[in-house]
Amino acid sequence: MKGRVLVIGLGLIGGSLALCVKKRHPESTLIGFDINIEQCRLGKMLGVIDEICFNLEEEAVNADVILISTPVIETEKMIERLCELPLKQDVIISDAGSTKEAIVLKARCLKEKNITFIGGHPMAGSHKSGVAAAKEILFENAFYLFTPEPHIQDEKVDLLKRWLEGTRAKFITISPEEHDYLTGVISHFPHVIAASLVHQAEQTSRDHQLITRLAAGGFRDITRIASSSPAMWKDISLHNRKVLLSLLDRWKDEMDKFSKILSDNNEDQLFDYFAEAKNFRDDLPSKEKGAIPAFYDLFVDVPDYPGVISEITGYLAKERISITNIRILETREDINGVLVISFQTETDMAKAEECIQRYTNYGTSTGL
Ligand SMILES: NC(=O)c1ccc[n+]([C@@H]2O[C@H](COP(=O)([O-])OP(=O)(O)OC[C@H]3O[C@@H](n4cnc5c(N)ncnc54)[C@H](O)[C@@H]3O)[C@@H](O)[C@H]2O)c1
Ligand SMILES: O=C(O)C(=O)C[C@]1(C(=O)O)C=C[C@@H](O)C=C1
Repeated sequence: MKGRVLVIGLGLIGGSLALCVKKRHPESTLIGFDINIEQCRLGKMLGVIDEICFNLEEEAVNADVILISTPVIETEKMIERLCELPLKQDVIISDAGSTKEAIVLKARCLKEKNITFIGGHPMAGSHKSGVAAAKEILFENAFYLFTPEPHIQDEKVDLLKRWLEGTRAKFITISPEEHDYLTGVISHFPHVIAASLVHQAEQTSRDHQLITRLAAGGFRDITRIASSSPAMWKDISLHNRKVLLSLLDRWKDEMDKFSKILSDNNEDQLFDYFAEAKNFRDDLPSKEKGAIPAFYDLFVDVPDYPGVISEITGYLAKERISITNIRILETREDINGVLVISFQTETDMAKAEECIQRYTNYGTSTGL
């Protein structure tokens, strides 16, 4: 399809959506707008967008599709700004925000002007931010939730889906209220818990420095998402405040229940507690059926000495294994650091782990 597609907020999600639209509709023109112009410059350099938008007001009125992928409170402000503009009558506006009720409510100003707004939420992502992390396969097999208001014609929703076909996501329509409740349970609340576990570990680390070295395996798995963008999660928490507060109450009850079983030394109930959770968790749709992880991270425990990164990358280069990113999680004198190496595919990550184990005695673990 031809048309001018304006992406507002050119970060991980906006950039990934731009890549998906361009792949499926090469004749379209992708234009990026971001308050951080560096994101647009980077996006242009990486081929994520065709053009940089320097003046939102001028560009928006020429757009055929507008995809807003800023943090959700910024999205509300953006909708207000768009409401003031003489937009094309047939423009389709959507967003990618993790919450829907407040955004859909805000977009009523567009309804009054007969402009189509369809709330959207691609249910896949990562703890990484920024356009440099954008990937065309990010949403493949993931659910993409739409929350059109009743007055929106089916043809408009179908048209938006055609624009977004390149995501290869599974499209589902749901009400904004149900959206916020369900994502509260399976996405927003787990992020609060992950952050709280990290806080607990950080507090303990003040008196027990060993803790950062011991925080491996399970702790890493359950707290990966605590590395996500604070700006994004601040906004999500405020938008889904009511749901989060009620989930916090339920969580406290759940912890009280566990506390009682434990203080009673009730072996059977302790076993059942973990067994029931395991059964439900094991029955969740497998990774193959759900979203493909966008990044494959290998964690390598390395001693903190100069040259250790080039040593490791040297081994990988020797075996022709390509990496997409590398960073050190924490280093302190005399304490191991953790090197995080990202790969495009699971196969590359497995090869790299095998390679590092062969050449070194450094501990490794994967983010899967
Ligand atoms: N990260 C995820 O896993 C994920 C998944 C699905 C949906 N989302 C939602 O997608 C949206 C974007 O998240 P992200 O992960 O891409 O974040 P990101 O930090 O990678 O990108 C957000 C971008 O928006 C820009 N921005 C902020 N305020 C702006 C404004 N007023 N005008 C223009 N640009 C502005 C920032 O500079 C940044 O480049 C959020 O609403 C988030 O809730 C995130
Ligand atoms: O994989 C991650 O890092 C994510 O947190 C992605 C995740 C999620 O909670 O599943 C985060 C927020 C989005 O709204 C959708 C997806």
